[in-house]
Amino acid sequence: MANVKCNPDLVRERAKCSFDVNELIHLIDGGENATKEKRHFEETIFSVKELQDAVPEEYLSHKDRYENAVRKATILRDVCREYMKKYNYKPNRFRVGHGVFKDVSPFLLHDGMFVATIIGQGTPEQQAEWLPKAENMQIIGTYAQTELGHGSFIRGLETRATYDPKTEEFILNNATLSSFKWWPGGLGSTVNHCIVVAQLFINGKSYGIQPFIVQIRDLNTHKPLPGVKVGEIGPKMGFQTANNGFLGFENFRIPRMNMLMKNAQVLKDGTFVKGMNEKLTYGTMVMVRVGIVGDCSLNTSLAATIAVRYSAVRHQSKIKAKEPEVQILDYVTQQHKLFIAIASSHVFRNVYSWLSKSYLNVMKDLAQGKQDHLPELHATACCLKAVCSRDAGSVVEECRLACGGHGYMTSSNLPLVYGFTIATVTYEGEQTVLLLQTARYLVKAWLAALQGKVLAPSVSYLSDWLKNDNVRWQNTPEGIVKGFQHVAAGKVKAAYDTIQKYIKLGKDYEDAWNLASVQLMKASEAHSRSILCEVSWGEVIRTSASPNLLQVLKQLAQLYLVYWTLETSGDFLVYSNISKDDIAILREKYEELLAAIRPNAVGLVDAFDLRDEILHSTLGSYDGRVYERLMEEALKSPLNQESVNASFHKYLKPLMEKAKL
Ligand SMILES: CCCCCCCCCCCCCCCCCCCCCCCC(=O)SCCNC(=O)CCNC(=O)[C@H](O)C(C)(C)COP(=O)(O)OP(=O)(O)OC[C@H]1O[C@@H](n2cnc3c(N)ncnc32)[C@H](O)[C@@H]1OP(=O)(O)O
Ligand SMILES: Cc1cc2nc3c(=O)[nH]c(=O)nc-3n(C[C@H](O)[C@H](O)[C@H](O)COP(=O)(O)OP(=O)(O)OC[C@H]3O[C@@H](n4cnc5c(N)ncnc54)[C@H](O)[C@@H]3O)c2cc1C
Repeated sequence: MANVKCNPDLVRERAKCSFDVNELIHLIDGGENATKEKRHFEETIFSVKELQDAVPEEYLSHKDRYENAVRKATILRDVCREYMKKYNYKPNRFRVGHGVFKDVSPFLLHDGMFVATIIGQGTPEQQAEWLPKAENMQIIGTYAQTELGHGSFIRGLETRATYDPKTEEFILNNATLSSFKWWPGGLGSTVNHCIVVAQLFINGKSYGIQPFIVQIRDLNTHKPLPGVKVGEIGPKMGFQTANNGFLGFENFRIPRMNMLMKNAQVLKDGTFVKGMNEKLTYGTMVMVRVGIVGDCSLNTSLAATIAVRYSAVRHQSKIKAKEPEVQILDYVTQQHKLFIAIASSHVFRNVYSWLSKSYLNVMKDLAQGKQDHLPELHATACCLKAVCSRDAGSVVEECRLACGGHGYMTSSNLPLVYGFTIATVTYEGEQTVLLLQTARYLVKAWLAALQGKVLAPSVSYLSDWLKNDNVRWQNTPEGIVKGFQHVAAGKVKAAYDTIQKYIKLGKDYEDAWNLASVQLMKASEAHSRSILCEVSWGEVIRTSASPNLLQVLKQLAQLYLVYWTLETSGDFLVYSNISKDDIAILREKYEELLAAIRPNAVGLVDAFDLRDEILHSTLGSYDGRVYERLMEEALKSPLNQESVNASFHKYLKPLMEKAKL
């Protein structure tokens, strides 16, 4: 990229960067070699001509866009397969996926959840049967859980799998409209298999929801099998190429061994054997929630790169009347909008790496029959997924707004990035629902703290707070992290006390919970924020980097801490010993941090190392040729391929002529 002829503003910005951009790229990638491998892989993918679109996708019809996405998905699969064989390299498909599809791949659910569920929920025999076929794409699948009537409350799913011991089969049925599967990616027209999550019935008795692997289309003709009703759900706010679909069964039989039986089992005679913990059936969701925190980092870095580069190139208005128009990046309000995006991407990445390690440790424990840490992992993954996805959505939208009118152009790519980022707030567990899951855990932890029990590490601050809730406020990063824990502990206590108050007033526990649920949700959010602050600050101070880079990383981490303290200063005033003077000091600190980060802003987004092909943006390309690209892209509009459009003769001219009469 270094040899590209760049906009002079960007050249100047890059020259004043105080740290080595390559050092940060290597740090993000996990080493110099990892960067080399990543770049070689991306170079290979983006030099494949067939993966490049001649006409921008937005001009294609819904159907053509889907077919184009499938075409590219198959080419990408072949290229990746060859590449992996040749170089023994496991690529990050999500990064290049944004480049190839702009949006998401119709195989997203095959890779993200179908294969993962076979691994996570299948016995070794079942894995041997289906995994090689799924990994080779001999079969293509999705994860079909959500129904028209139920998504969040999965115990309420209506799809039935009734065991027939005579034939040793399950009979799948969707007797009601609300029981139809609705949403699964790839289901519309792409997949031939799915994991169907259904209510198991044996001899008229319900045994809860279980996962089944089901072939729904003929492998040769792709026709739905008899007893299967399947289709696509139509256009959405984003995820246009994900091919989300619907599905229903009528007396559709599958062999007994198609129930994934790593946890619970159904024996030939219909005996149900319970698993170690019925919640392990929800395992794929926990894994994907962890992954979504990483995805939030990537999505935020896409938007930040586009908006920061654009803001360095764009000049508008003046700070001083007699001086030239300034780069909009020099407005401190613009820095306020954008630098939190850069900082958030780093925070999400660090927290993702921490959460992934916890996830892998719990999986190791489970393999040995130990499940003590599962509730903590579930609670942590739920609240972090909820808060990171919501933050990422807000930050991406703020970046889009920070690009003014041009941020509204599809060619900026910001509307699309917003479309797939905001979906993460809902899928894989709607935000409020997940926050309330964490709140259940927090209330239990609070009770345990009151009883003097030892708490799990992520909530041990509740016991500390009980011992001393009067800690003196300190305007240091460590002091702020403590402050976030105080806010979280104060909110958990307040929510708990509110439940108790309603119970004393004669409400039963469930009603008291519902009445207190706004507070519970906020307590859960505060808990999540305290984890984000503690973990990200901890990761940064442990980072080994050159002094220049370390200084910048600390500035970003501090910016995140101070930004959120100021954003939630009301909570700090209520639940900590912060004073108005401390808040004034933090405001000053915030302005200092914005000024310190300003010269490095372009270097920082360059260090996300997102190629132009991945950014897909007229505003965010490395060379900063913003206006040229906006015009070049506009000229691709089909309306610009003719000097006079047929509608003139058909409608406009008659209208004008009628007006003359
Ligand atoms: C700069 C660049 C940086 C780069 C960084 C790196 C980038 C890396 C990128 C990585 C990207 C990876 C991305 C991966 C994305 C993959 C793509 C996938 C695309 C996905 C598309 C969407 C798919 C879907 O949406 S599938 C459907 C998902 N559906 C849901 O999530 C439903 C939500 N509902 C539920 O989960 C449940 O119903 C729930 C939990 C709300 C309630 O369940 P239930 O009613 O049964 O339980 P409760 O009665 O409330 O609780 C009982 C008890 O059980 C506990 N519990 C519940 N769930 C679990 C669980 N999963 N595990 C453990 N325990 C659980 C609960 O806490 C209760 O415990 P108590 O002790 O009784 O309190
Ligand atoms: C882009 C996209 C892709 C998807 N892909 C898939 C897929 O591949 N496979 C699949 O199975 N599903 C998929 N889904 C479905 C997704 O998982 C669900 O939409 C999601 O879990 C939310 O459930 P819901 O739609 O039932 O929302 P609802 O639960 O109906 O939410 C509506 C409102 O009710 C509130 N609410 C619900 N329950 C409670 C409660 N207990 N307490 C308080 N408030 C509550 C929520 O907070 C929300 O405000 C996808 C969804 C989207 C948007």
